[in-house]
Amino acid sequence: MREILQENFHSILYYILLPICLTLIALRINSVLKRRSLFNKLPGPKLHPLWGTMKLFGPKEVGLSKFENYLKEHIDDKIIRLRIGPFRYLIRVLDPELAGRVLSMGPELTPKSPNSYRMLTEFLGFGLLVINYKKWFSRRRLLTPAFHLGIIESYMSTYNDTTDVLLNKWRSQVGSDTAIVDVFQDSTLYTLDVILQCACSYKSNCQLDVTSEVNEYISAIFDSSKLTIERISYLPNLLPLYFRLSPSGFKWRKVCNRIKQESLKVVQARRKAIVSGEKVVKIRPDFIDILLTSPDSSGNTLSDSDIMSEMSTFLFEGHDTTASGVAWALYMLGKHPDIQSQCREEIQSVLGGRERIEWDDLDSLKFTSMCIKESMRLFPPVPSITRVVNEDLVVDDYIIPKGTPVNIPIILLHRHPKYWENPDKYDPTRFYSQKPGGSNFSYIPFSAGHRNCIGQKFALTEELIVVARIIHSFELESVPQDIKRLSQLILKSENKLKVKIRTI
Ligand code: HEM
Repeated sequence: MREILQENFHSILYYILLPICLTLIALRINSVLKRRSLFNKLPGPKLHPLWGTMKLFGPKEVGLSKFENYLKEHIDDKIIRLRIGPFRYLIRVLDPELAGRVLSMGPELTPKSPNSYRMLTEFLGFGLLVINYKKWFSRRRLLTPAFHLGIIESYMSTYNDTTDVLLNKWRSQVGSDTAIVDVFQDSTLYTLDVILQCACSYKSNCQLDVTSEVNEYISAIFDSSKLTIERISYLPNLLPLYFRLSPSGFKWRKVCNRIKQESLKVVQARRKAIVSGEKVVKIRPDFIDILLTSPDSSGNTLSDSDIMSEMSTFLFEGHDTTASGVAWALYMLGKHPDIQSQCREEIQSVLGGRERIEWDDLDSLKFTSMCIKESMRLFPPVPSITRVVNEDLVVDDYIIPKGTPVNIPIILLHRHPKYWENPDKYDPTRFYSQKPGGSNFSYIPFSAGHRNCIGQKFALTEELIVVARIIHSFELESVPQDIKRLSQLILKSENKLKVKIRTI
């Protein structure tokens, strides 16, 4: 039998395996063509055979404005079909209710899109932001207590002390006259200072010492955001080997290592302190305590690499996003002196003669909160998010096939002319409404559904304190310029956001 098999090996291969292989290839081609024809039925612009729609709507102001004009012309469309390069289709949701539907589907039905989030894993590791399914469930449960209101309340003195550092820095720059500050840079230093203290009780002095190591970390975060966009918006960079060997790939690895090093340093220092019994000066249990000591649902504590990933996620998500929120809020208030004065009146009446903001003051700073919300509408710190639908999604007459990445462009939904009157106008009074933008999902700076932002309350409190105290101490006047948004991982400005400050 063995001999017969050996003798006829080539014939067996030819008559049995070859047809099987050809059938499999034909089935694959058929499924690709079927998917293609489904995608081609969806509304969307004409596709370039090679680039798809890559060159149509870029991340800079020109591309964003083009998309906003597209929205005006296709005001009733709920989706748009895009294609990145020759094969990768992407659906962008243009309707808030549909965005809500996608975000409210079970997290197992809408995991994070691997293509969009893979790059994040290279510098953040597998933390809460990127993990999926069961791992996400148990991790979210484990980390939620770190964001309870009682814990946020215990950070009030840190928010206030760190704001004092910023205010004193600006006071010394102003002297008896005025000074011009780049609010993006100073907000970033402030939020990093806060998160390092709250996450690991680490006093970095980064606001004052611009040569500190922490500032290298900030530039690494800045570069990572820039390189991520470079990597997804230039076709050859989509080929992993090409990117690896390119100068940008080299820089990318350097930046990823720098970011990981920062969290490793922090975790190792705390482990060392625990082992040696050294007393760490802490105001409260910080995030790292919770990570080191809390068991997951199976009773195990997190491994070092999991802890590092969570630390990287907290440090990254916890400072760059909030910095963007603070910077745009200050810039918009500096552009609208009448609204700024109204805020100041509110703050003065709440604080009386006091400087520091207490927990019980927060609810009374209603108008100031509305100003912050409105600037996050126009300039959402996280401009877009992406999920993959794990089951066919029927939208009116269309089918979005299972496995398709679905992008939710928060930045476009926040200015959708069908839902927002005068969408480009800065008008905080919109937030008197219970449902601004007419839908529960027209305004989603912190996303919505199961995987919404865990740090929302932390961020809003931190933003409110620093913005209110700045307005209380300084008069702001934004240096006029054409605002050029830059939609990277975080929404930035292509040019510096300069504001003239004068002590009150
Ligand atoms: C103004 C500030 C902030 C904004 C606008 C913001 C926005 C968001 C958004 C839109 C998401 C969803 C991301 C996605 O689906 O891919 C998210 C998730 C997340 N955010 Fe924030 N964030 C802010 C501040 C913070 C802070 C201060 C922290 C932590 C200290 C934080 C930690 C996280 C984490 C861990 C996730 C993942 C949650 C999960 O998947 O369960 N964020 N954030």
